[in-house]
Formats: sequence, C-alpha cells, structure tokens
Amino acid sequence: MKPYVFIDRPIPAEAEAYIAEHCAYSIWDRKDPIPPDVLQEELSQANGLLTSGRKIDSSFLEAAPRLRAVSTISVGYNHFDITAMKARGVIGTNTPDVLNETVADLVFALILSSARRTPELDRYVKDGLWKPGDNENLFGIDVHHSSLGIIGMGRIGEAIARRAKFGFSMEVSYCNRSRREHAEQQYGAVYMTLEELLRTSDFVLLMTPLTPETARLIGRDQFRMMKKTAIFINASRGQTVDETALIEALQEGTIRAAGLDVFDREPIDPDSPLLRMPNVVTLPHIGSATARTRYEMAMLAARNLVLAVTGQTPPNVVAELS
Ligand SMILES: NC(=O)C1=CN([C@@H]2O[C@H](COP(=O)(O)OP(=O)(O)OC[C@H]3O[C@@H](n4cnc5c(N)ncnc54)[C@H](OP(=O)(O)O)[C@@H]3O)[C@@H](O)[C@H]2O)C=CC1
Ligand SMILES: O=CC(=O)O
Repeated sequence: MKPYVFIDRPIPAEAEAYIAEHCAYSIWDRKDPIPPDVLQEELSQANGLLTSGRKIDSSFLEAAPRLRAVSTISVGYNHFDITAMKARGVIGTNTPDVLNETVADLVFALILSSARRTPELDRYVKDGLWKPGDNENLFGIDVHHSSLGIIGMGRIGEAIARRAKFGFSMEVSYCNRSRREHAEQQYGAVYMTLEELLRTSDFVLLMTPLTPETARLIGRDQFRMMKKTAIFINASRGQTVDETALIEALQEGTIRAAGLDVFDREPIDPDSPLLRMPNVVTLPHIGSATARTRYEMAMLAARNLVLAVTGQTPPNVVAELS
C-alpha cells in the first residue's frame, strides 16, 4: 500500500504530480487556514506532512499517530520541536542550498536600500518633494569599500560574502561558533568575536538559524557596541533580536538605520514603531521568494518527503534528527 501524505498548502503542480506518483495524498490547496476538523482528520491518517513553518510540537504529534516524516519548504527549521520529534521517531527535512543565491540577493537589496535610503527617497520623489537645492538631505552612505560583519557565516552567509568581496570591494568579517576556512580563503573573511565584529562593522548582518543560543542574541548591550553609523540587517529570524531594544536603538540614534526581512511577530503589528521610521527598510520575509527558487524548494521538499515515507534516506534530514 502507498504511504499517505498531507500537503498543507498550495505547491507547484510538478511537485504535487511527483508526490502523486509515489504516494496517496490530499492537499489543502487554498490560501485560507485549514479548519481544525479538516487538519485533525488528515493528521489522524498521515504518514508524511509537507509544510512550511507549521509548529511541529508534542501536541501536534499526538494528533498524528502515524506520522513518520515532516518535510518543510524552508531551510530554517526552528518550528521543529526536535525533542518531541526525536521521542516519536519522526524525521524532519529542510531545503538547504537551493535558495542561497536568492537570499543573498535580497540581503544586498536590504544593504543597498538602507544605505542609500531608496524606499524613503522614492516616496520623496513621488510625493512631489524633490526641489532645486536638494543636496545633503538626500545623502546616504557608501556600501563599496565599507565593512560587513556577518553573524552566521554559513551557506547563505558565504553567498553574501562573495557579493560583498567581489561586487563591492567590502572588508568581510564573521562570527560563528567555529571557523569557516572556505570563507576565509575565498573571500578574505576575518574571524572575530561577536563584540569585535559589532564594534568594527559598518554593516552588521544577522544570518544565523534561530536556536536557544541565538534567541535574542542582539539586544541593548550589543546595539550599544555598534558604531553610531552602523546599519543593522536581519534576514535570519525575528527572534534573534530583542525588537524593543532595536526600536530604542533606532529612536535614540545608537545606530543609523536597519534593513529587516524578519520580525518577532509576522506579519508585523501594524502599530509597530518600526513601520514609521524613515531609516528602517521593512520587507515581508521574502528572502527566498522568487518563482524559480520557490519552485526548486518545493521540488526538493517533495523529494525529501517521498524518500522519507518510502523508507529511504532523504538527503536533507536536519542535523539533529539524522
Ligand atoms: N529571510 C529569509 O527569507 C530566509 C532566512 N533564512 C534564515 O537563515 C538561516 C541560515 O541559513 P543557512 O545559511 O542555510 O544556514 P547554515 O547552517 O548554513 O549557516 C548558519 C551559520 O550560523 C552559524 N551559527 C549557528 N549558531 C551560531 C551561534 N550561536 N553564534 C554564531 N554563529 C552561529 C553556524 O556556524 P557554527 O555552527 O560554526 O556556529 C553556521 O555557519 C536559516 O536557518 C534561516 O533562519 C534562510 C533562508 C531565507
Ligand atoms: O525563511 C526561510 C527559510 O527558508 O528558512
């Protein structure tokens, strides 16, 4: 008998067809949330789940007694409760590598737009405020030949370091728990302590996974260590930063500006002060969101799921569950 899998969101037709070849399945092919009774019914039967960002914890797993594998269409898997999944023998897979270049492009969009104030100045022109004599009020800061500190020099971090070094002649430094020699040799990245990186970088980029160690890694003390002219970029997860401390740092001029793709709460609270600061560029968590990359991610997640539920070893079992 074929394994039964549940797909909890719309996916490309090719990914669905691939799953259909190997599994019995059903799909929630709509944008509105799945009604609890439908989810409950699906979970009671499913051997596998294809999802993105759904919290997989012990109460979820209790409702899914036959579940053997969860495949997420994302590289981040902080929504997996590893302990609970391990206890039930549920495999978890993610989609690394296929999004590296796309996320790196988006990080550069944040770096450039926050340094040269492009969203703010676009508004300025469209609002009819551009006038003869405009000069210093339109100035930004240079990206080329400046310094970029990457906290979390991994697969995506390296794609960013390559752009920084060869595209913009930037000095790259990084801070990980362990050295990444490839980044040092290829991009001249200098390994530093977190404090040293914060004190010396023109651009501070957070690119770590969200883990108990990285939760609120950047707070009031860390913002105070940064240069007053520093621009803070976050494309990791919102919870790696103390958002109240970030707002305070921006309001008090402790740092110059921020470029943010991720937030503590997503979608962000419409009353957040971050949405009213001209020196903050905000994006709706779109690091990997191009049609081609999302297609590759869905195909990879589908392959991971099929392998896992048919008793084979998928290539992308997350480290803590392999
Ligand atoms: N905004 C968006 O749309 C996207 C966001 N992301 C986020 O980016 C994250 C990174 O992805 P990816 O590059 O593929 O992951 P990798 O695992 O390849 O890289 C993460 C790096 O972070 C370092 N790291 C881990 N813990 C710490 C720590 N406590 N302090 C300092 N460094 C640490 C690791 O090095 P070491 O082990 O040596 O510490 C590793 O090199 C994802 O987990 C996800 O949260 C990813 C894709 C899109
Ligand atoms: O945030 C996106 C991811 O792939 O992780």
